[in-house]
Amino acid sequence: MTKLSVNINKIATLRNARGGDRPNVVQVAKDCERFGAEGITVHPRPDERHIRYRDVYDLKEVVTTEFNIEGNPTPDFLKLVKDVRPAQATLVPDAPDAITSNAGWDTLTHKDFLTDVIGELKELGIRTSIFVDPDVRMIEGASLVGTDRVELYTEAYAKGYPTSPEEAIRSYLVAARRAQDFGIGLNAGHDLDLDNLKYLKDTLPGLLEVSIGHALICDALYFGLENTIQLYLRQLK
Ligand SMILES: CC(=O)[C@@H](O)[C@H](O)COP(=O)(O)O
Ligand SMILES: NCC(=O)COP(=O)(O)O
Repeated sequence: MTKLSVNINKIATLRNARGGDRPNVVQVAKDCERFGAEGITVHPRPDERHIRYRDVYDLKEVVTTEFNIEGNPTPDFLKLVKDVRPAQATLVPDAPDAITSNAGWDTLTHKDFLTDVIGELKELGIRTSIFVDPDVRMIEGASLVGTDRVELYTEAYAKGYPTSPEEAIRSYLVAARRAQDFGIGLNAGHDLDLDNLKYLKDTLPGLLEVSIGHALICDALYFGLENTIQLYLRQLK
């Protein structure tokens, strides 16, 4: 079964556009869960331009499904994660000025750093995942740092899917099989949507979880949040 974790960053972006507290991020997280989401994902960035650190503490009090915190493991981020102790921390090597995440880890170059951070988080009972491109060398590197899971960065898949799904998924399939060889759990995310999700889910072996934000929140403008979550869940059946 592939779990749907809803990324609510864009809800915070909308709130922050006006100041104030509309929409209320905590209420939206609770509603996502009520509507069927199997996890809530947030990706706080150092400038707090969408999810703020305060939100993460508040969310911890209400999230009853799997809470997944993504981000670059800076000292501030690590303090937050260690305080909140989510079910899962997804480490992403995003630059502070990046509009959104735009690359996976070089797990070979950053082997020692990742090993240390992952060890610290796992000691606290936090499951770890690291964001990687669909590159077998990076999966092999991931097997050396002790991570529980990898999250395959699916932007390239999403871009290539409309032209040739088979071509677009090729490297992901190889990476997924390699992760399975090592016993590393498989997550995926970035630019997944109602068109490209089912093929990914049906093709990748052992896909445990997808985290989806941007497209899902955009779809919710047309279909409503409850219907939209149901539509995404249907793609994962
Ligand atoms: C890690 C990742 O794939 C990102 O997609 C991210 O979590 C989305 O964040 P934004 O909503 O800030 O673009
Ligand atoms: N980890 C990916 C994520 O949380 C959401 O990415 P996107 O759907 O906003 O591109």
